[in-house]
Amino acid sequence: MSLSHRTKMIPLPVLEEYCISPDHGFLDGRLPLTRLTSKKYTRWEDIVAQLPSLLQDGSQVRSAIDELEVLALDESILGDVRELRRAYSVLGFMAHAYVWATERPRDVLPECVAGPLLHAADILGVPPLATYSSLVLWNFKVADVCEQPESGCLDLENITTINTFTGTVDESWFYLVSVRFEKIGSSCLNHGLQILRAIRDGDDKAVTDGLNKLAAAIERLSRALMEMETKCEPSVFYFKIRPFLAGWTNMSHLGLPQGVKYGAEGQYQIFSGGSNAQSSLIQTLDILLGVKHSANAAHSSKANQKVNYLDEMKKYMPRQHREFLYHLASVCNISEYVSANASNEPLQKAYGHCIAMLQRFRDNHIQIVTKYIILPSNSKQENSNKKGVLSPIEPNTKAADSSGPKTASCKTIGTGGTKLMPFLKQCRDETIATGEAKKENKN
Ligand code: HEM
Ligand SMILES: N[C@@H](CC(=O)c1ccccc1NC=O)C(=O)O
Repeated sequence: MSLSHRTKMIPLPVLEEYCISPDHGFLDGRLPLTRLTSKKYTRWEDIVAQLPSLLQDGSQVRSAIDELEVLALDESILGDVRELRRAYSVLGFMAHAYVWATERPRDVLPECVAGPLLHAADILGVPPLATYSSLVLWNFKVADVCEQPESGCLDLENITTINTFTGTVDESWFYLVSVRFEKIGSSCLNHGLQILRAIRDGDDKAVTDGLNKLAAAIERLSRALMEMETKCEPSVFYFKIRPFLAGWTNMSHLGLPQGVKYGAEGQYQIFSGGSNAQSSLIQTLDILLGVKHSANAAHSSKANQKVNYLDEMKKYMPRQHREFLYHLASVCNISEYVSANASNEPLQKAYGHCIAMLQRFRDNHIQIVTKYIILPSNSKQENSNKKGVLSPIEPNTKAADSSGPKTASCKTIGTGGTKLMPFLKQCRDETIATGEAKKENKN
């Protein structure tokens, strides 16, 4: 049975069946809970609310957490997915604050955090640490009640974060740009499914129209990304915020050779830190447009092994979002359709526009990464060596192959564990290659 015939046999995914909202995309249709309902967990909420002051002297946050009673997740949490997400987010903040509170990271998480965090993560289908889900998807609230509960709420001006490590506007903005990105991205999901329906209906014009709308939406995503620069200062991001975002993969040089142990009697485990690579939205666009990413040596935590980092990051997404991506991949035949209709100029142009916009997004992103990581990592920031200011965590920068005076960009590691520049350029180049292949197919 041909692929296109097989893909037509499988019904198209229904967003709501995967906890995805037609209006808010992967952000879910209801706003996240801003605090756990049961009073039993008040101490958890108090500590996370006070992180900016507790982290002024890192040892304070560790003693506050060490004094916590070991509490299991009770029915008030287990019975409600928003309570569960809130617990996972609060515990993720505490875990990273505890590990990265001082220049000497701790490699054992106390049971009071490790136990409930492992439990919540297991149910949600995500790893037990702070992820894109816990820091972005489930960590925002509406700044003031808005009239249009559906559309006006999530304008960037009208939302703010629930928690941060540093209490800075820069950190809030850093997460909120991605919240806005997910909101804008909801239209990409609707356009993508509409295109697939049009292919099944044999409606060429509707396919072309859908691709043109998708290209316009991707262009808006690029613009949303560049809003990072309006309220997030690169040096604040790099020296004050980023050290808390790192995971525990590839951290031998910082004293975490085995990762982090979950509870005194627990196991050491290794996990990547947060990254938008854990956003299901961009991976949805790659699937819709047939952009393939090869396994890459740029994912540094598996030395000498080629790992497909973006596939790895699917394991860091909420279970239903991951399952949506697999279902979408099993039915998506846009790329085959475009190849099979090489003489349809408007179709070829619309598809080429989508690829160009996705490439522009990845180019803009590389600019952002240069400004927010590469340049600050080269600068000599006096106060970064001062006591109390965490030196920027460049996982494994020191341990990277030191052959020759390479610029930082060849050695610098992302919080997700990749050799960031080679990896990001590879993602961009694979996007370009997808568009080139279609042009060759035409000639
Ligand atoms: C200061 C802001 C940002 C920095 C420094 C940054 C840095 C990075 C780094 C280093 C990676 C490689 C994976 C890792 O090791 O972590 C990455 C991946 C990625 N980032 Fe960002 N990022 C930022 C903001 C964003 C935003 C706002 C978006 C989307 C709106 C985004 C989208 C992505 C995507 C989609 C990937 C996966 C690679 C790809 O598909 O091309 N990033 N980012
Ligand atoms: N990968 C980025 C960090 C990053 O982009 C990120 C980390 C945790 C949660 C969200 C993130 N991205 C944007 O919101 C870095 O290496 O600095």
